[in-house]
Amino acid sequence: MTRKAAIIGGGVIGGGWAARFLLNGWDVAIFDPDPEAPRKIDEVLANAKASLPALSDVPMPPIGRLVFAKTVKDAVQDADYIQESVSEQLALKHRVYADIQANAPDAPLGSSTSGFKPSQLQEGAVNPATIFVAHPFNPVYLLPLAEVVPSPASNPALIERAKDILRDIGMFPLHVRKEIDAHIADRFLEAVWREALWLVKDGIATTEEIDEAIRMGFGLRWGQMGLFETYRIAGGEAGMKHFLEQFGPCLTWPWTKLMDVPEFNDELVDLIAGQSDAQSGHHSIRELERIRDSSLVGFMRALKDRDWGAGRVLNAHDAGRRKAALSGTDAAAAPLTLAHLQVLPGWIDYNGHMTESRYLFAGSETSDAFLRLIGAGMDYVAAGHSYYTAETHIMHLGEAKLGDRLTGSLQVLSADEKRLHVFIRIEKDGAPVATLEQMLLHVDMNAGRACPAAPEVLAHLFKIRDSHAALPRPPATGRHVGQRKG
Ligand SMILES: NC(=O)C1=CN([C@@H]2O[C@H](COP(=O)(O)OP(=O)(O)OC[C@H]3O[C@@H](n4cnc5c(N)ncnc54)[C@H](O)[C@@H]3O)[C@@H](O)[C@H]2O)C=CC1
Ligand SMILES: C[N+](C)(C)CC(=O)CC(=O)[O-]
Repeated sequence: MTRKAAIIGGGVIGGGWAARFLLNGWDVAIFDPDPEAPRKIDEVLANAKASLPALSDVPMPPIGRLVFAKTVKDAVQDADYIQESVSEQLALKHRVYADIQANAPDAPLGSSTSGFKPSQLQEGAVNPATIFVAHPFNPVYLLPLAEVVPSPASNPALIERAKDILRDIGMFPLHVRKEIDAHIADRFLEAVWREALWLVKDGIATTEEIDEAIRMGFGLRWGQMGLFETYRIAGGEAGMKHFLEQFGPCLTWPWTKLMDVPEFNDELVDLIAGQSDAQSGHHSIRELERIRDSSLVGFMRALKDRDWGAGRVLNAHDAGRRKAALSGTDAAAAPLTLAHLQVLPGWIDYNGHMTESRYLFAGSETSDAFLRLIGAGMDYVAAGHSYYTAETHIMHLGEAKLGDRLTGSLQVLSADEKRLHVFIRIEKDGAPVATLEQMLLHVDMNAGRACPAAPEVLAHLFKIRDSHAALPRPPATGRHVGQRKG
């Protein structure tokens, strides 16, 4: 059953929420009085479509339906979840809540606010118990964190429901137990931001030098281990205690200006904006977003391989989807779209096209994703069983060039206890790039011979095989090299 999210305020953050809900199969209604909002949201959605699926190893649900509502009332009607993302002004947020709750008083109402406390948001509301903070991070469609902050007036059961909804769209709801201005994460960001403003104002560093100081060093550490775990390691064998003994005294030294904020005047704004233009002005914002997104995808995929940090959230989300895909019959009633790839510089040959070995690679990524789907992933291999590819027939049907996004879908042609015969389509924007017909054999890796797959793997496999039996057999099935078509 499709569920509906209402997004009130469709700017940078509202657009990100809309994209995340839509790509996770939710219908979305947006209300934003800005006539430019639909254009901006379309652009955010295009970036999200080009990056979020690359983090998933299981089929994404069909994209939800997007509607631009003319009124708040139209947007929130029948909504299972409402996310407010209007500008950071308390009076505006209060006005918007009055309008929302006049029409949908009982739905969970999360606010993207970066700094207001939930008790401030709830002031004067018809139903304060449904209002809470769900503070995301930009880009909302990629980064999993949402700080969920209730107040003592919030309804605990509704907060748990909201956290489940956030998990359903692949997020990591961090429950902030005590409300505080700017929650948890923004307090760090503010500290770093204020320090940086001083460094620029005092002529110690430029905007570019500060960015290098972050991204070449501790920024990489923070992304995978946070602060305390990182410093524990920095204490050497003696751990955190030694770290504290060594660096504790620095707390009284002039290592920060934290409480002392420079005057935010035109001079400081011009200084920072000018340096930032010189540093990055040759890229459009959309270009920078794409660079950021593809870096985040690469970084998060590395974390996913290690089942660590944000990568663990992605794996848990995949596991939930895999279960849903196997329990529903609909998911298996069509070729399964299982792989999302982008043609990288190292894949290009002397003809300027994707080199031929990468066509096989794209097929392998698709069949590997299928094996994970039916429960024959890395844990299964570690226990001594696997599928080996016995034969592949590749047809090269179209060109793929640098940066092209490819999808791999798989149809089961036949399967028994030991054999698995599949047909894989590699496509670019819906047009064929290659097909691969493969025969795989299930093997006992220790004995080095074919054997029946485990019953739970076969149960999943046969369910999909039986459903795929209704699909037309691809005309290229059984072709050999040089054979005439038709
Ligand atoms: N930009 C960021 O990095 C982050 C912002 N946030 C929070 O998200 C919220 C939105 O911020 P942004 O998206 O950055 O701002 P934005 O300025 O990009 O978007 C705000 C949108 O609200 C719309 N709006 C204004 N009045 C409205 C009304 N009465 N009804 C519906 N829409 C209305 C505006 O037309 C605009 O499109 C703020 O509370 C902010 O603190 C949270 C995380 C990160
Ligand atoms: C600058 N900011 C306070 C709006 C930042 C956030 O709220 C979170 C983010 O995405 O950096």
